[in-house]
Amino acid sequence: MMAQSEFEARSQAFLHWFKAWPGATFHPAIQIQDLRDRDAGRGIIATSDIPEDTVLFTIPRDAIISTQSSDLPKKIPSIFEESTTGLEDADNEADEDGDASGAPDSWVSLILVMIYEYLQGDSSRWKPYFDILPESFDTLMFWSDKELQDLQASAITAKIGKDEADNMFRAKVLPVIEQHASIFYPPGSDRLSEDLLMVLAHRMGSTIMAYAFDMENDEEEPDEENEDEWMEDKDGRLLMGMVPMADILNADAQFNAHVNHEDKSLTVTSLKPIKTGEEVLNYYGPLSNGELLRRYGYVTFNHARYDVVELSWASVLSVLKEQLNLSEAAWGNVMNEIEEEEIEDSFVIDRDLEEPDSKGDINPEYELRALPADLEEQVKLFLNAVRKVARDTVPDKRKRDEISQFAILNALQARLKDYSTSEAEDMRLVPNTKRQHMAMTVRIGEKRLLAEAIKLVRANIDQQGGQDIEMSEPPAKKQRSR
Ligand SMILES: C[S@@+](CC[C@H](N)C(=O)[O-])C[C@H]1O[C@@H](n2cnc3c(N)ncnc32)[C@H](O)[C@@H]1O
Repeated sequence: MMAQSEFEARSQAFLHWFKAWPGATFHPAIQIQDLRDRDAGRGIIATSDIPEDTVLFTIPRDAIISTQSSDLPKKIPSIFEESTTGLEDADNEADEDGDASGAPDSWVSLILVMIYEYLQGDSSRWKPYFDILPESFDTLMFWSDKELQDLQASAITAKIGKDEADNMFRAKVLPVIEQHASIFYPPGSDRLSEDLLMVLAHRMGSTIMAYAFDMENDEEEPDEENEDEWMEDKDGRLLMGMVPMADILNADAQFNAHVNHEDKSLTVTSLKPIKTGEEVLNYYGPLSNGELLRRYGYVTFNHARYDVVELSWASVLSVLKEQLNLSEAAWGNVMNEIEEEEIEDSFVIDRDLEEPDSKGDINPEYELRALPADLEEQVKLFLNAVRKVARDTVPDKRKRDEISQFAILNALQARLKDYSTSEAEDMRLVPNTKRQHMAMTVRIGEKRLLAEAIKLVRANIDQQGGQDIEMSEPPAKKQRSR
């Protein structure tokens, strides 16, 4: 870990550099602080009470690193222009998931720009900013297989995309650097080996994932519908930018500050009074702890409310098969009744909570209130098909709903068993490392959500008991029409 004196010196040099940008402001009641004792890197703390709606700092747009501000696109315009680049992707959209596998060009462009500016060293306009950007990450991309095992059955492990990122860097980043080496490397500097370039591409990719902002378009009068419209370059690529100072703010699901995109600058304002000693916090969105860990490398207590669990249709089918106990032939006939395009492969269970209010506050109460409607629909659709093949198995609506709820219950219980420890066992374990602790937070949150789902289905089953509603004629025609 960097010595505190060096860490502080870099923060001060950065602050000094930041304030020197024409148009930059920095409120005297805030300070950049070393929060490494609570594993939060740098952050911004109030040094005296701040009222609501105070502009905490202003970032002139010129200070933002993007394809618009960096010299790289001016030096090799062909790479950044449509049709000659080979960089553009069929799916020319900013990748909200930050999933490098889709490799949209706004990502590749910003990675190239970041690598270029980084390699310029002292002659980059952003050198003091690079000096405070991270060199290592706790995002899942950098976890060993053994560390990932602590996430147990979390679906987040399937979303890391390391191989896709490697392939994307090899296909779209390294060749550009190689072909334009005299531009990327300042005179007299050493060329990096392929391995080191890959490390650098990962570092910049991960920095962008955890730090960059999607730039909003406020240059023209926003009409009502497109108030939050993203900014695009002349070729229609969405613009992402590295926004110094705005990205020193840490974030949580309960927050107190907001970044506003204005014409010539971005401002950060307080959403409510902030007391002396409190941290100024931004908001990254309603992300589960698994997703927070994947993109940003941390978890928080407040984000557990947004946890998600995926339930596969295959698992529901497998419990249905056992429950219904049809002959193989009948089962085959049922499967033939189902049109594959109508089938969802997996269902996302989440609490579907309201967004935080305009002051960044969240309702402390949260509990799963409903199962995914599409899951219940699909089980019903399936059971209607069963009724066609084996009417006795699903004689009426009451029975159909009962089978449906038991199938969902069994599938949820099986899903819980995919995790190698129970929540109670987890609670007795003492993590040895920060990563173990974060992995435990993710898997415990998911197990709690599954437990809530199970409780909900049990309540449904209890409620159904005693109902006796005749099932209407098989709505197969209606269901299958498109
Ligand atoms: C935009 S940066 C914020 C500044 C960062 N702390 C730094 O020192 O550069 C995002 C990163 O900050 C950290 N971070 C943000 N919010 C956090 C929080 N509530 N607790 C711990 N770490 C946090 C994570 O490492 C995340 O990837």
